[in-house]
Amino acid sequence: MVARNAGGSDLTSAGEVTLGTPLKESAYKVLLCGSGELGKEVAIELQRYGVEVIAIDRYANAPAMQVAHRSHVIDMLDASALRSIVEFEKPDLVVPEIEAIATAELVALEEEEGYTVIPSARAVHLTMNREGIRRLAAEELGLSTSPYRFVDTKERFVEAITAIGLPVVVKPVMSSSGKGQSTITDESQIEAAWAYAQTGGRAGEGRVIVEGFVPFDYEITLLTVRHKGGVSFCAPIGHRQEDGDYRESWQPQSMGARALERSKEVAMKITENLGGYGVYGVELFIDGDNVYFSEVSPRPHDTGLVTLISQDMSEFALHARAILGLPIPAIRQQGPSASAVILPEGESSDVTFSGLDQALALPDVQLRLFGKPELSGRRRMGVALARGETVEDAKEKAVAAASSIEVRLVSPS
Ligand SMILES: Nc1ncnc2c1ncn2[C@@H]1O[C@H](COP(=O)(O)OP(=O)(O)OP(=O)(O)O)[C@@H](O)[C@H]1O
Ligand SMILES: NCC(=O)N[C@@H]1O[C@H](COP(=O)([O-])[O-])[C@@H](O)[C@H]1O
Ligand SMILES: [Mg+2]
Repeated sequence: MVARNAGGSDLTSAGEVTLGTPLKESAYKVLLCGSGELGKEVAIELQRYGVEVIAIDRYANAPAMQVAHRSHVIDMLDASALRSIVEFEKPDLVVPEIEAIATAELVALEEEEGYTVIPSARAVHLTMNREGIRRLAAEELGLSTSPYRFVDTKERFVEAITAIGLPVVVKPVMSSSGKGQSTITDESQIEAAWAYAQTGGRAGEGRVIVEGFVPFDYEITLLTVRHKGGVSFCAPIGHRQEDGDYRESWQPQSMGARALERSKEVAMKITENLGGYGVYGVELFIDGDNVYFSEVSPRPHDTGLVTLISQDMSEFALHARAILGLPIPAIRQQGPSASAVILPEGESSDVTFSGLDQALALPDVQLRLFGKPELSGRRRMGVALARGETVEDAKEKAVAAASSIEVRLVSPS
């Protein structure tokens, strides 16, 4: 019998790690719940340690499935389907990579059956729903946030907007990458914002958060790694969002000493409460020296794709090390770097990418094409990465590389 070294929530445990051989009796198995571009990089990093990776998602041939040992297509919001897969695969670790999962079932699997969910079932359950994490951060931990209200009906929605005052940001409680999100600056937009929040989320109609608009100077993601040896922070990542979805990110974001110190305090407070091992992406709005908590991902963050070029260990490599219980003695930032998304729009079940020669002609530029099998509407299909003399220079290179990629729709879906 092989000694297991599941991530667990005890940051001080000092057990030796033993890993097995994939597809053998000794295999150390990870079940990845969600198989997008972030999961693909996590899967690759786990494979480097000979971990057996099983990927699941709502559709076939998702990016991480293409590099996993095997995969299953299931509705991850269906509790019994999720339980069946976990019980069938019996993974050492269950690693969620998207919000839209039956997380209450993960809590039951962890509490009753002893499975280890990364970073912890409670963290995943609280963060999959904006209400859980917002109430914890603002009402229990006393962190500064935007003013907010949760509503279920159109009537309460209008009341909330009146109470908070325009402008407001509206989001379904379960959504990500800006899906179902809009900003209302004028009363005439109320109707459309409600309709979009009801149809645009990742889990259908339902509850909505109305947030007061925070007029921040800039926003950051503070990647916070909880691992066997303690807590490590990556250099702050700045980013630009459009329609609630990130377009460019860069590292390091220059910050005043006080704002950075406060950001670390906020990140420490929230991640300490959520516990477990792994990378957290703490999203913060910075206004002078004031730091507002926005939300936190209990997993690598999309804006952290920049770390594929900016650090010796990317956020995905750090996640793999942390969840396997391996040491992270130092994280080396390698200089001004940026990422820019490749975000085409259209309807097709087969797309091609050209312009790669031009994109990669400059030194210190890299590309990732995710291999998503379908384009429907606007979808992130790849990312350009660059290092430069300055952050501005890196950003320009990344944006230029991303815009030289031409996406052609081979066949309509
Ligand atoms: N209250 C707010 N005030 C000002 N800007 C906001 C507010 N809420 C959201 N935003 C803007 O919208 C962006 C996306 O919001 P948020 O992170 O909540 O959405 P999301 O769907 O969870 O996105 P992701 O999954 O990419 O993190 C923020 O990064 C910020 O730029
Ligand atoms: N902001 C969260 C985020 O970036 N999540 C990433 O996007 C994928 C879904 O993409 P899709 O909507 O194109 O299927 C998720 O699986 C995850 O990798
Ligand atoms: Mg966000």
